[in-house]
Order: sequence, then C-alpha cells, then structure tokens
Amino acid sequence: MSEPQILLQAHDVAKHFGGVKALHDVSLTIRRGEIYGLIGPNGAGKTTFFNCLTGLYKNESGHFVFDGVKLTADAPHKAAEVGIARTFQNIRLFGNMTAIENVMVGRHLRTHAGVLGAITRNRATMAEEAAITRRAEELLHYVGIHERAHDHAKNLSYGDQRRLEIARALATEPKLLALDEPAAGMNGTETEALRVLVEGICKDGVTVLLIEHDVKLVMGLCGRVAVLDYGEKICEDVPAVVQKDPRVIEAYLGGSVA
Ligand SMILES: Nc1ncnc2c1ncn2[C@@H]1O[C@H](COP(=O)(O)OP(=O)(O)OP(=O)(O)O)[C@@H](O)[C@H]1O
Repeated sequence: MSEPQILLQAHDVAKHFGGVKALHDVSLTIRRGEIYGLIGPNGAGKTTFFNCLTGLYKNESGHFVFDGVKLTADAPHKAAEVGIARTFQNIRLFGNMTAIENVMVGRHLRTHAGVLGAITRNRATMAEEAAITRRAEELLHYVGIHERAHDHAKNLSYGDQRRLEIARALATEPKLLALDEPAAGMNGTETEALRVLVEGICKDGVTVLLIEHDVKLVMGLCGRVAVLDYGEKICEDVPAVVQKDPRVIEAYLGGSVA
C-alpha cells in the first residue's frame, strides 16, 4: 500500500547509452507538496531521469510509482495524463503560435470535445473552447506574461519563454511539475521572479521537481535535494546537509556548493 504523503517513488531506475551508465539504480522519494531539487555536475544523469520519468526514454530496469500507481508511461502524453508535466532544458514551444495558443495546446489534454465536436462546432464544443481560452488567459496572468498573450512565442524574451513553458505545463493540471533548468539563461532579476513563481506554484498545491545548475536557487527553494554524479545518487537530504557533504563537494570538483 502506498503512503498518502508520497507522490513519486523511483525504484532502482537504470538507463545506459552504449557504455555510458546515465542512471545507475537511482531510487528517490518525493513527498506531496514539496519542492525537491535534483542537482549534479554536467552529464550526471538529471535530464535522463526526467526523460525516463516522462516516458521519453525507456529505463532498462527499475520503475516509478506515481500517486500510488506503478507508472507505465511510454510516451510523454501518457505521463501528462497521470499528472506529470514538464518543461525542457532547451525550450520547446511552438514558435509561430501565440503565447495563448501555446497554453491552449496544453489545456486540450484535459478537455473532452472529440474530433466530431471540433468539426461540427456544436454548442458543447464552443463552450469548452471558451473555457480553454479563459483558463489559458488565467495561466498567462499567473506566470506574469498576460500582456504578451497574442505575441508569437518566438518573439518573447528568453525569461518569458521559460514562463510560457511553465504556463503550458500547468495547463495540464499536473500533480507534479518537473522543471528542467528553468533559470538557465536568466539574469538575476528574472531568476528572483522565477523563485517567487515556483514558490507560489508549490503553495497552490503542485509538487515541484527541479533540476537546476543555479545551486544557490536550489538551496534556497528546495525542501530536499538529491545529488547525482555519474548516474548515481550520492546524497539526498535537506540543503544545509547536502551543501556540507564531502561527496557532493568532491563531485563539484572541489568547488563550494554553498
Ligand atoms: N540520447 C542520448 N544518447 C547518448 N548518450 C546520452 C543521451 N542522453 C544522455 N546521454 C549521456 O548520458 C549521460 C547523462 O546525461 P544527462 O543529459 O542526463 O545529464 P545531465 O545531468 O542532465 O547533464 P547537464 O546538466 O549537462 O544537462 C551523459 O554522459 C550523456 O552524454
């Protein structure tokens, strides 16, 4: 039986690429309502973990249990259906669609009008489309880019594109939001605004899994942090403990992780 306070468990998840062990029997547990950080040097396996979790890659062994149910996601849309949404290290928006259209795409996962409804544009379909638009507007407000709603995604600043990706992910009503390096390329002001946004998302009931190279941001935001190094989890604890762990300091080539 699963414990209700646990949202995600990874059990001995392993993934190889040829001779490279990208993930070596990684196990971790994410509790509902927390912001959980996943850090590690370049090539440590963080994105591979996300890709296995969201069905982009198939792990060779091990498994995930999400919300008490063994995950069988073998495609990203299936992960989204069970309540896992993600953003990407390399932003993946529809550049020639407007910001609001990008969010509406995410929202369609949670709506019901079928192909027939879309063709005949019956009353139920029209009402649903109006609701999708309203919700997309709310989400653009929520992430703070509503005034860019009708601009093409490709014309948004880097920071705004990252916010838009978050809005699109939230449109699927996730229980778990997995953010892959959301602060990459952001300046200090944008990073601070992102910190406030992620805290708000968590307060509003969405559990967050955060991959981030900005260690200061991770240590300030996350309740618990796991550290990967060469595909192995070398540490998992509260930030104050992780920062002082000799294996973590060594993994970061002797540099400070404070
Ligand atoms: N599709 C792939 N084909 C071959 N090797 C891959 C593939 N994806 C990842 N790898 C390798 O797996 C290892 C883990 O990569 P991964 O991208 O998961 O690390 P990461 O911790 O996310 O790194 P970064 O912080 O640089 O994004 C690396 O050695 C990488 O080269």
